[in-house]
Formats: sequence, C-alpha cells, structure tokens
Amino acid sequence: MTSAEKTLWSAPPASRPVTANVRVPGSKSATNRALLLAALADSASTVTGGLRARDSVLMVGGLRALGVKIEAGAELEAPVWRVTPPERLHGGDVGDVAKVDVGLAGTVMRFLPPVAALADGPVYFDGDPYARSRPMGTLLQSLRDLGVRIDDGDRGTFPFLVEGTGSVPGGLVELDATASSQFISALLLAGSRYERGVEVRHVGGPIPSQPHIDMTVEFVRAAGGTVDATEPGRWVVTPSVLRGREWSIEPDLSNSAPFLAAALVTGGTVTVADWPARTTQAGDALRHLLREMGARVELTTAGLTVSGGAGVHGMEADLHDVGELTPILAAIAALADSPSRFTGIGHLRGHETDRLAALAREINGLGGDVVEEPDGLLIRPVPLHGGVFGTYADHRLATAGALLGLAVPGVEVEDIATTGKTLPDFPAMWAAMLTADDHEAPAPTGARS
Ligand SMILES: O=C(O)C1=C[C@@H](OP(=O)(O)O)[C@@H](O)[C@H](O)C1
Ligand SMILES: C=C(OP(=O)(O)O)C(=O)O
Repeated sequence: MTSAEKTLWSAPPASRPVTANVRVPGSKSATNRALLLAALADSASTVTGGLRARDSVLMVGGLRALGVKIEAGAELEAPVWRVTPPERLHGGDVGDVAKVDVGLAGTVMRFLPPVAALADGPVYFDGDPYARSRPMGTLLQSLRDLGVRIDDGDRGTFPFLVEGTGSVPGGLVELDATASSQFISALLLAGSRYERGVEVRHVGGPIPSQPHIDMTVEFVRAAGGTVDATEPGRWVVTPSVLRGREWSIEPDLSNSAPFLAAALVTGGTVTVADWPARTTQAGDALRHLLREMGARVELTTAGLTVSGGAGVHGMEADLHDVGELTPILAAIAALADSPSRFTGIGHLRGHETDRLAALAREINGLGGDVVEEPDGLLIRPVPLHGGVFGTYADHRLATAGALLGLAVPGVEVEDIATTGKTLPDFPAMWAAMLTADDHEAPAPTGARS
C-alpha cells in the first residue's frame, strides 16, 4: 500500500472532559509467556483472560505449527484457551518444513526460535517485511552458542531456518541485550527444557525493560521452573519439568495508557478496571508517571482512577525500563505546559518502527517541536494544528495520534487498524470512552496506594 492509499481515521476531538470506566483486554506480554510455557509443560494448561489480538494470534499460530494443540473456549466471561502440549514438538521434514509467521511481534520473533530448537525437524521463520529491520542477530548467535543449528544465509535476520533435532545442549551463553530485553526473556522461557539448562550472562550497557525480565522470571517460576536471578546481569535456569497449570492474565496496563492519558489531557476522569495491586507489568509505572505530569492518581478496589484538571506538566524521565510507554507520554508532553526530556530509550529505534524518529517526525508534522536525541526525545510544547499522523505499522504511534486528536482538531491518523497488534477494536473503545455519558467514574474509595 502506498501512503496515498493508506486509510485515514479522523481522530475525534473531545468536546468536554472525558469521564469513563474502561476495561482493557489482557496483557500481550503475559499472554504470550503463558501460552509458550503451557506449550512446554508436561500436561495441559488453561489461559484465561488472555489477549486476542494479532500478536497473540501469531503466538498461537506459531505454537500450533510446532504441534501444540490450542483450543479456544467459550467466551462468556473471559477468553479461554486450552493448551495441550504434544509428546514432542514437531518440526517438518526437508521440503515440508513447519512454518512460523512472526508478523511484527517482538515476543513471537524472539520467544519462538528457542522453542523451535526443541522440535524434531526444521522450522522456517519469517514475518512482516519490517521484521527484518528489528534486532535479531544477537539471539540467533546465542542459540548457536547453545548448540542450535540455524540457517539464516548469514543475514542475521528473517527468513531463517531453525534446524531442530529434538533437543538442545544449552549451557552458558554471553550476549549483549542492550538492544532488547526479549533476547534474555527468550532464552529463560525455553531454558528449563535444555539439557544443561541455560546460564545467560549479559555483557554490555544497561539492559532495557527490566520489568519484562522480572515478568519472565516470575512466569518461569510459576510454571515450576527454577531461575536464579540473584546476580545482576546473570540468570541461571536449571533443567526442569515445567507443569501444566491455570494461567489467569491481568489486563494490559500499557494499553490502558491512552485511556488514562485522555483523562489527564481533557481534565476528566477515567477508571481502568481490575488494575492489579502487585504486578511485574511495565505499565504499572503509569501511576507515578501520570502523577508527575499533573494527574491525580488513585488505586482503589474499582481499579486505577486518573483525573486531570490541574494542568498537564512536562517532565524529565528516564524511560529505560518502560520504553513501550514512550509514544503516549510523548503525546502528553506535546500538550503540556512545560518541556519534557525523555532519556534511556535509544533501543526504541529497534521497535515496531524507529519510534524516536517517527514521534519527532509526526508530532512536528502537526506543528510541534520535538528534537530526536541520541538516547531520547526533547519535547517543547507549542500550539499544534491538524494534519496526517503517520503510524508506520506501530500500534502505539496510532494511539498516540488518537490522544493528540482529542486536543487538536483535524488530526487524521493513518492506518488506525494497526492498533489490532495488541488492542482489537481500539476505535470502538475510544468512541465508547468519548460518549460514556452515563458512565460516571466511581468515586475513588479504599485507595491501595
Ligand atoms: O518481553 C516483552 O513482553 C516485551 C519487552 C519489551 O521489549 P524491549 O526490551 O525490546 O523494549 C517491551 O518493549 C515489549 O513491548 C514487550
Ligand atoms: C515494543 C513493543 O512490542 P514488541 O513486543 O513487538 O517488541 C510494544 O508493544 O511497544
């Protein structure tokens, strides 16, 4: 599709402060970890409340290609999958290989090759054209270091063939995970099934997205695996049998960000239901980040309630741990009453698109003043005007454009359907939030923090 042919979505402006209760679907990161660990377990599992969006559908498709039985249950209350692992993960035969489509999903492109290495034959990986631009070479080299044969035609990226032999020797591997925490998570998730387990040592600068690594450790342990994470930059997973179990998935807190931000920028109140009291999700940081930008934030038994009305402030923040929140925070910052500087996010150049370049280009296209820095963004708020907001197949660029459109008339977001990567029905959810006349946000009571 040329950009002229791309569909434009007229972002609805907010005619008054947004007041709504919102329920967001399950966490992408948690759903894909649970599905994968269920596939490696010794017996069947259920995954309840998981995300049904492009990234999890790709994970389901990839696991099915490896012979895992995944049945979707009735969805009266919450989506349920029943996952039955096969006796042996199945590769293909030469000339009839198993095929995994990773789309543009980091969790699928990084987490599944270490699983495919356990299959009894070759597994072919490919994805969206832009998947080839996302960092992969480090993971492929790490798998080779652990005894896995991979034919990537020396490209270090897609397409490639993982030549599964039914087992992986495993052991010690040193890698540089400055480009993505997912390299580490990928090896820890599969490592229990390697003959010698896996010892991962990071050599390099700071690792991004620590909460996501914490989530991985938590999930492997919850599946019955053993992970030693006591030494910074080193993780040891001992060989062990993973157990089938019932996984219950929390709402995706990072995907609640545009809705909560809508309350802040319009001076309204939004409550996101079922916010966990304790979680490893990166999105939990919204509680302090939105407060710093001027919101009133209360965690109650009803959920997380964010209210605006006292102004929108810029902030200086190191977003290294919570990089996936950057697009929405950048949109808030462009509407604030003082400048913002976000640092520690150079790795966002390897996300769904080069997010630093894309945010600068698109906000500036609306008249903004955003400067791309080596490891972040400097955002000076100035009056914005309408125009096309490009999204580059990036779900979080699209929701950032929608947020800007609440405050700036005439914003046309390109390819809003790209939100389906992690948030199906985003336009309908957004419209419901804006028309939620009769949805009075509950008075926050019983605050937990
Ligand atoms: O493991 C995960 O589920 C994720 C890890 C992070 O990746 P990076 O460390 O590559 O930023 C995060 O940005 C991504 O949205 C999800
Ligand atoms: C970086 C992200 O996704 P992925 O899992 O594809 O890396 C994201 O969702 O912000």
